[in-house]
Amino acid sequence: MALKGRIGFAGCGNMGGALLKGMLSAGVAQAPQVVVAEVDAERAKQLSTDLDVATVAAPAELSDLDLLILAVKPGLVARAAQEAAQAMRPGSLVITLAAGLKLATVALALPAGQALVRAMPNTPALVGKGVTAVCADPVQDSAYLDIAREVFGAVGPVVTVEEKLMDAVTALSGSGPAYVYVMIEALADAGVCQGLDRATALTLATHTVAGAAHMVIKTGEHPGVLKDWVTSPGGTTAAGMAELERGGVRGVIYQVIEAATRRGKELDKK
Ligand SMILES: NC(=O)c1ccc[n+]([C@@H]2O[C@H](COP(=O)([O-])OP(=O)(O)OC[C@H]3O[C@@H](n4cnc5c(N)ncnc54)[C@H](O)[C@@H]3O)[C@@H](O)[C@H]2O)c1
Ligand code: PRO
Repeated sequence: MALKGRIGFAGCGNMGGALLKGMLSAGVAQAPQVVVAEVDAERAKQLSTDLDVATVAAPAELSDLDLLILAVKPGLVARAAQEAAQAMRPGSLVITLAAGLKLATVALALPAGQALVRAMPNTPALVGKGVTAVCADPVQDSAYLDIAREVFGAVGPVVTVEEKLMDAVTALSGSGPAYVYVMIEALADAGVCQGLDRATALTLATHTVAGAAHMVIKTGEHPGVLKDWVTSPGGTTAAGMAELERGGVRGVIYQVIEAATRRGKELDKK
């Protein structure tokens, strides 16, 4: 479904850019509806050339918005929200993508009563393979959460969570692509170590990760069951699995998600 009205972005870097490109590719938004406030002139020029969207230098220059997506770094959100507040039409919606920042914190920078949704997408939105969690104050009209689901639904599945779980979401799926890229890189490096050429190793590593994820999605089987399908008794996978367990990979992943969740909570206090 296509969104109606004018859509503004305050900041459009890695995440804002991935989301905007994903939205345009999916047809949920059309370029003439979009105006981007981007302080980096080079980046703004690129967006306008590549995507044909209007750009301005600062959120204060935005006007007549039905939807504003706050996509600056968390420390800059309050200022950008204050600047852009004058641009919001009656009945409009603001969506914040900032890691850590609570709805109540962002609301302080907006006029009383401004509809607000907090979302945590991830960068695979760029290729229509994102996943997003959204939350809103339960007393707010649920129609606004529906609009947010429509925005992010254009670039992948959307889940709705209670706000207290948003830092865990950020740690898992917001930051998660970075952990997976490290894993792909490590698999490829390890293949090179065993004599494969780099290009072949990277192709094998990338498609193994993508294929395994597709198997979980398409078969609906638990990953543990799919792991057992690969693991022959006394075979190569069992030998590799023994090293994974000796290296404590599962425990490390728990620690990674715990640290990232903790960091999200710290960001709201800065
Ligand atoms: N990168 C991710 O994977 C990811 C995922 C989910 C959520 N987020 C959240 O998205 C937000 C943006 O993160 P990012 O990684 O895209 O950062 P980024 O630095 O890549 O992009 C931010 C952009 O905002 C611009 N900017 C800064 N101040 C501005 C201002 N006053 N007016 C207009 N533009 C301004 C910058 O030039 C930059 O292009 C953060 O709050 C982050 O927590 C990021
Ligand atoms: N990137 C942002 C960060 O690292 C938020 C999730 C992914 O803080």
